[in-house]
Amino acid sequence: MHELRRIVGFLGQYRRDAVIGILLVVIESAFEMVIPILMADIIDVGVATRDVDYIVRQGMYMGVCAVLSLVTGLMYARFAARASYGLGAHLRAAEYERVQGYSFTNLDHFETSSLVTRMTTDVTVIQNALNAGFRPMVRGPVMLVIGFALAFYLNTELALVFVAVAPVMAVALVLIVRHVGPLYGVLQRTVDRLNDVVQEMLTAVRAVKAYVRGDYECEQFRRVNEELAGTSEHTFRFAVLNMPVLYVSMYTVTTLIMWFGGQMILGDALAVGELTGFLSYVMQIMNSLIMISNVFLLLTRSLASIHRICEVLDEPVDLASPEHAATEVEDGSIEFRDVSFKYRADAQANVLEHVTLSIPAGSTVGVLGGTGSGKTTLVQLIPRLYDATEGEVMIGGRNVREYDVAALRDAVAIVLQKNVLFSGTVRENLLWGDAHATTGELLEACRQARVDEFLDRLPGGLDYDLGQGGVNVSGGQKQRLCIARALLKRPKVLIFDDSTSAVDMATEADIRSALASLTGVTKVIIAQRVSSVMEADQIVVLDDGRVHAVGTHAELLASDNIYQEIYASQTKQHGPCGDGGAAAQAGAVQAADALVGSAASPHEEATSSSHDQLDPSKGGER
Ligand SMILES: Nc1ncnc2c1ncn2[C@@H]1O[C@H](COP(=O)(O)OP(=O)(O)OP(=O)(O)O)[C@@H](O)[C@H]1O
Repeated sequence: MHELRRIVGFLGQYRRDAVIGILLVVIESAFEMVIPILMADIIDVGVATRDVDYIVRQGMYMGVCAVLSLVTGLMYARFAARASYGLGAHLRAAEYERVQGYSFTNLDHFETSSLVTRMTTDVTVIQNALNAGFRPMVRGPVMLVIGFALAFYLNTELALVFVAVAPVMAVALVLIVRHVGPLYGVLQRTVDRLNDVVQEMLTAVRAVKAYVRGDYECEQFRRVNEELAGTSEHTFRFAVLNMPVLYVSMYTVTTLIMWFGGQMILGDALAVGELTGFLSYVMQIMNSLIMISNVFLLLTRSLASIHRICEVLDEPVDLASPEHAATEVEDGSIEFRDVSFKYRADAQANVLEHVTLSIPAGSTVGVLGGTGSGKTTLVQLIPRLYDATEGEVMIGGRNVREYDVAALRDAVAIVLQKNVLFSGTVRENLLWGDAHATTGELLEACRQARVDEFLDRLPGGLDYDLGQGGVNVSGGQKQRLCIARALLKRPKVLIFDDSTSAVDMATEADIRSALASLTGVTKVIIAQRVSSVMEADQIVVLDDGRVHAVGTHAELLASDNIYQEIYASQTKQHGPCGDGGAAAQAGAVQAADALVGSAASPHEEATSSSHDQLDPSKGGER
């Protein structure tokens, strides 16, 4: 009930339409309910006394009531539509806005497809329930109350028949609603799963085709589609049971009233017109009960959807700007003070364990480590995509929690591992970095990110349409566009999460040298290739969520076994580089010297044939 009230609160300016709609239905029902009284009068007075004038006059009143009932009914439809579709629009907007404010942790709680269903199908269920159910929702109770009152007014004894049958109907209805209610929740969750399969197939349609997995995907879809059909059938099979129950009750009541009424007419205790009028009320009361039971079922389904929408709206956003937040990030210095992190409070182990790091403003830091060692997690704490579970992350000498979130993220540009471009032109995508950037500034960022290499070949250049999600450019080109977009933010901290993995080594070297010229910007570079970070001021080696070592390329090559292993594997210098592998270590140091020497000229380094074999698996633009 609390959730229902909450949703009604979203009517906003459409509350007026809803109130007018309710009033119109009340008026419509009242006019309609007067008709049987006039009819009884015509039979018992007009026909009995053969008073034609009386019959015509009462007939005209009946006509006026019917017309007024029709007009108010038509007017009602307009207001009800406005209120229900207005409510739908408000609910969708509220959910959308709420999701915009979600942190990454919040987003981890919901499947994307489930959020889509909650913003579309669930809202539509509520919207339709209001539009279709508005009239019976008001009309049902109004007609029931007026019908009962007038039936008692016409004949109290006959009206008692209702009192006897009503509890049977009420119990049957409650049983049906109680059984069907939870089934609607199951139904919506099955819709979630169907959307999930469809969404996954559509977003990964190229992979599906490449792996010839069409049949498998069809089978997946068939399974969930049949599940949805089965759940719907099961749910609605019970939902429609209310109709036979109500019709059986209705005919039982009618038969009983005809029986008792007939007896009363024979005993001169009731007039024929009274019985006719009474039977009209019986029909109206029964119709109103059918309406109410349908409303109950609609409401039961809506309650399941309302609950799902409230879950989205009530998801506590765990990451917000504090009061009196700092809006200026002093400089790009970064510090991790004994930081531990886990994605879920109930997770057993931390993903990051007691990380302590100090990164001076304007320096370049490389982050290396095996798959799943926590590299991405570490950098996501800097722009507060997640909050540290323990310890403090500092930027510009302040805890990141003290900043206004938008100001912090403006100062920290992150090029995520999964590069995302949006539908639109190259220019529109780049303007995400700086909405006011001039064409000159856009072209300069393109030059730094080496987008200029292929921009001229794109028809229309900056105005080339990238297609949905940037389908019209290659993986490496996409990465470069994302880098250009990040550079346009002119950030104090620039984070690359494996952002040049699909770029060829020569281009990557060009990008690195362009980045080197960005003075005052702290650069944090996660990379798979040692060559991507070997010129960094310091390199952090992560192992299983812990800082295993920190140092320059030469220092680590001389002293850190993991770094030596990574390095050796990428230069094909395999050997026992473990803890005491002195010979291998010496070999590695020799190789390091060669690399450090060539690192003075990154372009040369990257284009020389010896370095082309650094990482054969990742050397080409994909
Ligand atoms: N959103 C998430 N929810 C729960 N666990 C996660 C989430 N993201 C990552 N993890 C887990 O955290 C650990 C560290 O992941 P992370 O992505 O930081 O590693 P990584 O070093 O960047 O790996 P890679 O080099 O493969 O990108 C992994 O065990 C991963 O399964």
